[in-house]
Amino acid sequence: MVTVNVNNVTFGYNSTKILQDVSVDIDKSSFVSIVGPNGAGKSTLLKCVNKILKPESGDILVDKNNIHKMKRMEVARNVAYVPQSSNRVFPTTVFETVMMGRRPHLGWFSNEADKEKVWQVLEEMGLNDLALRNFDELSGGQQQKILIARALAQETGVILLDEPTSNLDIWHQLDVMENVRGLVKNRNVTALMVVHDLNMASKYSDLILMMKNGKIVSAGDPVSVLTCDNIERVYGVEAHVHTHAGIPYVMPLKQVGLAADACMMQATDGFEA
Ligand SMILES: Nc1ncnc2c1ncn2[C@@H]1O[C@H](COP(=O)(O)OP(=O)(O)OP(=O)(O)O)[C@@H](O)[C@H]1O
Repeated sequence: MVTVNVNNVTFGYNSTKILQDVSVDIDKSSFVSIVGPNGAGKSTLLKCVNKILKPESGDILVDKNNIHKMKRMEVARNVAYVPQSSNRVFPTTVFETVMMGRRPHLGWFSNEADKEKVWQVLEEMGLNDLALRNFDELSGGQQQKILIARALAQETGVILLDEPTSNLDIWHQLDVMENVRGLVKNRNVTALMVVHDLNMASKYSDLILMMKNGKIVSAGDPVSVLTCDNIERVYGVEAHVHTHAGIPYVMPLKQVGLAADACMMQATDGFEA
């Protein structure tokens, strides 16, 4: 069942078009990675799906409802958003920051069930020990996990994550990816994640959208999208792609056009040409 429809969306900040006639249908309970070079329009697409930005033309439907006809709080009950980085300082504790995720469901005040939900999410994310610390005193990686926890506390059917692992060490990157996969598989959440690490996208995604210059240039499962041709065409990078147990692994070799001796030959050991 399709849960998010992006229909012919075009968006520009001024006369420059950032998204050009983008269309995609996303199935419920799927893990979708959006990949592509810097400036391709990945974050802009997420912001349109969350109604932070309004497309010039085209529609975005969540569970068949046009989000641009929904009130802000209604959008927030259906779609949670983890921004690329928090420029905002939250002059409050971690617990209160995560409680902000409950706001679309609250009356005037939080009740015991909301508090329990926040503790449950903090526990799941391994953040209980930080609950009473001030958000703005924490490391970039800790703050990133707290913003993810805030989105989980929102209990939406769709969650948008903009490079949620960019500040995290490898252990925490895997932890976040496993958490998101758990939401998708166990709670039927649909996750759209902007991610630069093609191998993380490969390992976890049901669907990969590869973007360039404001368009989706390839969409499909990891095997069909993460091909040498696509990587060269979209990133300008020559790569080996080695498939193991049905999962493609990408080994970037060199920028196309560099001298052959710049190629990192040793990096190719064990990878098929
Ligand atoms: N507020 C803004 N005003 C004007 N142009 C913007 C604004 N935000 C983004 N852009 C431009 O829109 C284009 C797409 O930006 P976007 O952030 O969507 O790219 P991205 O694919 O997410 O890139 P990255 O991987 O670097 O995060 C870029 O050329 C960027 O400079």
